[in-house]
Amino acid sequence: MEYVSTRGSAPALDFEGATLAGLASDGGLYVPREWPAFTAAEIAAMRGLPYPELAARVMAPFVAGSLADERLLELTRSAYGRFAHEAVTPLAQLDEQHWLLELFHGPTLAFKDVALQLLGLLFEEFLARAGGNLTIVGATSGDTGSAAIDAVAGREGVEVFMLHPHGKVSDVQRRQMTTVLAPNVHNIAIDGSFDDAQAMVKRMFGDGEMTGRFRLSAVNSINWARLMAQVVYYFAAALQLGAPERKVAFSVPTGNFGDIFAGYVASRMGLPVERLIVATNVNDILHRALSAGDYSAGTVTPTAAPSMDIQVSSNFERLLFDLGGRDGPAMAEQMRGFEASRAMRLTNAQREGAAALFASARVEPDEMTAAMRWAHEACGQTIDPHTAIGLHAARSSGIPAEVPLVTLATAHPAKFRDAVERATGQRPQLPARVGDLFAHEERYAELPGEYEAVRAFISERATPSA
Ligand SMILES: Cc1ncc(COP(=O)(O)O)c(C=O)c1O
Ligand SMILES: N[C@@H](CCOP(=O)(O)O)C(=O)O
Repeated sequence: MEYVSTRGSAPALDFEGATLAGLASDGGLYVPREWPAFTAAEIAAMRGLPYPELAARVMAPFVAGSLADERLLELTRSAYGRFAHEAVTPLAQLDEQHWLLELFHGPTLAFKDVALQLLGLLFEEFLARAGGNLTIVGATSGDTGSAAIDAVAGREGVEVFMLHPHGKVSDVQRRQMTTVLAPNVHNIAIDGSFDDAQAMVKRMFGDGEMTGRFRLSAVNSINWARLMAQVVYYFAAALQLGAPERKVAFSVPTGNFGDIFAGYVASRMGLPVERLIVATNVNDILHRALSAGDYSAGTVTPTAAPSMDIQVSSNFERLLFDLGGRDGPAMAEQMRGFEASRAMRLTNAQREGAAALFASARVEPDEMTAAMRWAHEACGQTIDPHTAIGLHAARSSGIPAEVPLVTLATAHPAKFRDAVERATGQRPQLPARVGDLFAHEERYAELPGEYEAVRAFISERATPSA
């Protein structure tokens, strides 16, 4: 499989190259040159497979040429062996139509583990072939950080520099990152928002002096391998609910557009998806883009669903590229306009293409709270604020009752104990597997939200690539 940049001028790479590169050198994002597709019979044959086997089956076309099928299966078995539920991503039924897809049974209690446990192993595999060191630079609004740190802490040849917005993640999220004292882990709290952190990360990939000295890579969903692993649980859920004979709809609490883009990929691969609902909080750029064609970034408003406090959704570029006829130079031009003015209009082709599969909703704080309360009181399920945003959007979507509607439960409620307690009156307990976060020392640097400061911090500490 070959990967091309959404902006058309970076060299095409194989899976190994795209994974190690993270971001394309022209500032674009790597996508497969074409979407592999399964027939209905091939999808039906996946029913009942254990998760690691399903994962290897779904991902095989994406890694072709870089990993043999047997090796991929060894890696998925190892990655998902650390999950606390045998099904890895089990479904829980709420009522006749609504289901939760529980994505928080990994080591750090959010959906990020599903991809990052695998990505850590892929880095190790490919680095053993390529030699040298890898410098991972990432941005987190709370969950990617801890999942990435868990996946690479202590690994030989890999260092991680993780930027989070100071004071804008939950205390559990912060401690999950900052209590990891492995020497290859560097946490940086910056003055600013997740968007500021993400912009700095992207800028570093275009900084010739940094890329000349260090082999930079990404753990955010700008790295294709992240999304590839997330495609699998759409198959897992739909197969349990009757696919390929029956269509399934998904509601996805959305920020950087990675998780829902994985659903789009699943549908391009032949999974019968009725609709993908993009559920945002008040940071609603994606809802405005999909409902009115207006992709314009405002300032980020902090909310009780902090992991979705994002205004610039990196993976939206992948969708626009695909829907706009895969025209790299045109995409580069559209993104240049956005980067200059922080605003752009979707083209008609992009709007119409998106409307065929996507719906969207902006969910207000009181609606989020009501959804947490409903799940708790009517269904006996404690859900986190992000999941509640997805659930509210699902329940108000108007999707016909005969279509199963799956809300992605993206985080464990204990990561956001205060918000959950306010809504339900009950304080969720952290599962024993995360240990006593509050008994451990924290280590992190505080830096101003300035590229030069972050760049200097990293270049003083990172190990050059050769
Ligand atoms: C708990 C949680 N829910 C939802 C999201 C949004 O996912 P995405 O950024 O892939 O749209 C995130 C962050 O990515 C998250 O951490
Ligand atoms: N919500 C994320 C931020 C976006 O991350 P991505 O790695 O999925 O691009 C977080 O919790 O860090």
